[in-house]
Amino acid sequence: MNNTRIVAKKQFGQNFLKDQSVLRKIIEAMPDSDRRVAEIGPGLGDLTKFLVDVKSVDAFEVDTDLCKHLNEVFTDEITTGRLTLHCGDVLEHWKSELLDVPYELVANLPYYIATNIILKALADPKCEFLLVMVQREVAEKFSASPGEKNFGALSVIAQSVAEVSILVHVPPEAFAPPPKVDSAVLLMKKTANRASDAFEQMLKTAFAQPRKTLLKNLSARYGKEEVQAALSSRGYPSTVRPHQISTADYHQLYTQLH
Ligand SMILES: C[S@@+](CC[C@H](N)C(=O)[O-])C[C@H]1O[C@@H](n2cnc3c(N)ncnc32)[C@H](O)[C@@H]1O
Repeated sequence: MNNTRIVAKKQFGQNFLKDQSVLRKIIEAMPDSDRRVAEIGPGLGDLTKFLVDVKSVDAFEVDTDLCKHLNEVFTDEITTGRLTLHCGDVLEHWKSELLDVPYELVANLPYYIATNIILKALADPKCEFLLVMVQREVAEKFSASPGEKNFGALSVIAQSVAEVSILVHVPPEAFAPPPKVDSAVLLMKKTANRASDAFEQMLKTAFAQPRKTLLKNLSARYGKEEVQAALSSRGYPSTVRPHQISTADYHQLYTQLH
């Protein structure tokens, strides 16, 4: 692919994935389905060229130079409708649904907005599956299990609606230019639609001060005695910390407190 004229732009989080073995692992982990794929940030098209081989793709790219490049490289795929290229900021395009048909999000995400994109995809009823490269730290927050130090509001939000796992850890050398952080590919298979806003508000309160007790945090929003009773009915002592209780128990607590 001729890309000698393109210089990576830091402000758009451009770190192009060059490691062919990682690209192959991503493609192999895609479900066998006839859903469309949404790719956010196709960049130079290294992942896109694998994606269009297996599925129809809608790609969203903010950088006008890259858009021009992609239009040239994928002329045939664009003509046949295998690839639809949307030039512009994906967040402006994305209302509650990114596409109007069921889709899978497969992307090496721009890291500066990766968490926001994942939360939007989890809340998007048309998004049924996510396979996304993100900072390793972000992947670990979404995939942490109860009891682990990274288990927080993001873990509960994600694991309320999806089976979440890390497919592979990826070192900086897999990219050009290499990012300053380690990366990981996060796999999320949606199993439900998003829980309510009120549930997420409760989680925000529950994890507001992660080192304090859950009782103390939740008492900022609910009556202390009610919280104590709800915790003890689930078999938890009043000293339990927010990262020590399971996603299912957060849902039970929510039901009891509302
Ligand atoms: C980490 S690079 C990935 C590029 C390519 N997919 C790859 O794997 O080599 C992130 C891409 O997202 C694009 N991008 C950044 N912010 C964006 C936004 N708000 N909307 C759409 N694309 C964006 C960047 O221009 C860049 O192409």
